[in-house]
Amino acid sequence: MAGISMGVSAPGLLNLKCGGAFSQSSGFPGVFFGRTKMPAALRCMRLDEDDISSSPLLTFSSDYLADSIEVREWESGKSLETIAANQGIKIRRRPPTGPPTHAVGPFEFRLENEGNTPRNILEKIIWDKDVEVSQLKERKPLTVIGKALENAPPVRDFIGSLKVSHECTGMPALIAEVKKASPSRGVLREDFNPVEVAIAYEKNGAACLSVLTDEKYFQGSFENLEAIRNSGVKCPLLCKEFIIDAWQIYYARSKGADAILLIAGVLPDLDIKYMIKICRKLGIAALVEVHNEREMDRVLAIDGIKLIGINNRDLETFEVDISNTKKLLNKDRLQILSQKGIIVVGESGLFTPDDISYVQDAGVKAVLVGESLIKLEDPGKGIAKLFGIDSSTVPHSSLDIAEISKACEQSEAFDSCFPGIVYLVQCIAMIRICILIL
Ligand SMILES: O=P(O)(O)OC[C@@H](O)[C@@H](O)c1c[nH]c2ccccc12
Repeated sequence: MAGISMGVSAPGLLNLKCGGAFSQSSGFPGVFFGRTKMPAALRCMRLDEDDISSSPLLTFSSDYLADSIEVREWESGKSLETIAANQGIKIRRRPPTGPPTHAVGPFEFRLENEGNTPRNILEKIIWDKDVEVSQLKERKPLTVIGKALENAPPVRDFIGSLKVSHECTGMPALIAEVKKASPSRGVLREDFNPVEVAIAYEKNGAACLSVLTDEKYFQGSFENLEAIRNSGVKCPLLCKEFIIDAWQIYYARSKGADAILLIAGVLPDLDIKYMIKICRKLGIAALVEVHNEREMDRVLAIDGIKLIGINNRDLETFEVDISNTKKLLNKDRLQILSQKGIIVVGESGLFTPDDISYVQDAGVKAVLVGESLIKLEDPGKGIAKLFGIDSSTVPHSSLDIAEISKACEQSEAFDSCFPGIVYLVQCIAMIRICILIL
């Protein structure tokens, strides 16, 4: 089958493999804020099966691309910003009029205007991330990452771990966040040792961990992710990063991530679809984060999503309101979620057992918690308190979770055999009655 190999996209700029070389050429998935438009590029890149089968890179059949509404809109000349705006996305991926500083000879001028001033903190983070990723990519191109991918530790089942924990405890599974600081709250933990925190979380019942990797705003790092993965911690790891480029997904996996975050308020549908496919190819999970009803409905319409996070924090204003989870989980959406087998994660602003019960009643099967745990002197012990349970009943480490999971499987097997056993007993009884009558 002929296919198109999508190597890695620059933020908003896809690299298509052409004649064996990567060319950073078009504005395509991941792409909505690129300044160039090269629709024709899309259809000319075809690869032989041999070429694509050994590659860790994602390949699509050309039909997949051609069928997409966004691609057709794009080919018909609609501006990429317009497509994103039509999906309700307010974040501009790059300053439309370029960066505010302009070098003229040895002088640097700062010309601020509406087109180069971020409208909110999320937009600022995304613009900075755009610069950061393009520099990182130059230093570590995908050819280098490809080798690191081969040596990456095996993927752990992020969603499986959430399911097992939820099924066995009856409470929302915990994704505990290793988070030193945030732009809204400042430094949350002065004496921050990411590995110690991760071990404490795991020991005290976390099903999975989330590790912030953004340095500038959250004081996180990929070194932290790697160190936690190499420390003997067994919980699957979410790489908490602002992903705007497929390259970041490969990079996260090479550092040991078992799941990544995709923010629907930043990424148009086509990006999400494309990135989900990459995750599937790498065997990792994608937590797709939404904050409002529009984003939720967009994401529900995309196939292949298995994990949706409802963020109670508005990343544009930092306002936190846990009733957002309930608002987004109305009857109709809950029905779609259950039909599609999607797990919902309640994110941010969860501090008390009442908060946990509230989001659980709304329909979440997992929660993502940072601040309320990391601020405590003993973040591990904080877990039992947060869930309002006796710490001795908390399953310890994912080893215990694995044991519980086995027990669950056995009891499930019994449950499914039970109707058969009842039927058999009834049949025997009927036969005995018949014999007696005769
Ligand atoms: O610290 P809190 O309020 O418990 O929140 C954790 C987590 O939900 C939050 O860190 C988060 C949710 N989505 C994000 C996206 C980027 C950065 C951070 C986040």
